[in-house]
Amino acid sequence: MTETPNPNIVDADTLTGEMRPIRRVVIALGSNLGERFTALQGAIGVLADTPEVWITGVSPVYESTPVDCPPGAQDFLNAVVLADTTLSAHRLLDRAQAIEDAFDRERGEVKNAPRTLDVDLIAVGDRRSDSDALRLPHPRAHERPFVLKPWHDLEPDAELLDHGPVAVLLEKVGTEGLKLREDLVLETE
Ligand SMILES: Nc1nc2c(c(=O)[nH]1)N=C(CO)CN2
Repeated sequence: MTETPNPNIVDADTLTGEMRPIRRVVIALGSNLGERFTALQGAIGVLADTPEVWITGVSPVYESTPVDCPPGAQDFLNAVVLADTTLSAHRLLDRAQAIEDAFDRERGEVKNAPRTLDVDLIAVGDRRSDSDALRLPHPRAHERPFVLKPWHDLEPDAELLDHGPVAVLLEKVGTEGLKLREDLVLETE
């Protein structure tokens, strides 16, 4: 028997025999156009059906005032999903974008234009990335109450790579503009 050199490597690809780490991933969902809740629920359904992605937690839903959006933008619904995955960060990004496209997400020139669905990778294990296509951890997550609050609800002792405890970040930014929507509950099944 050969010893596994890295204790984090726990999953073997059945076709290639390649060993890949299981990573914790934090995904933020948002929608401020169309059937907002249906889009969030649909994204969770597709994530749950994605091979090598295992959802471990889904946050409450918040209604939130648009941040850095063009005038007239409607309120968002936001939520956070925690999952374990053996997919690479780039494969996850491809999947996230495919889910957005499936919900008619349009990609125009206007920054933060209203969108049917945002599926943002906030953190993928301790992976750092600074390419144009993929920035990890998400460069604005540490200052966004609509990411920090639902994440903190799910995992009060969470830490955001390079930024520290989510509880401390949330304390700094506060929860103004966020309203808990107890009437909207996302299902994992
Ligand atoms: N409240 C809120 N504001 C936003 C959001 C969002 O999800 N919620 N997403 C944005 C683009 O990523 C820009 N602004």
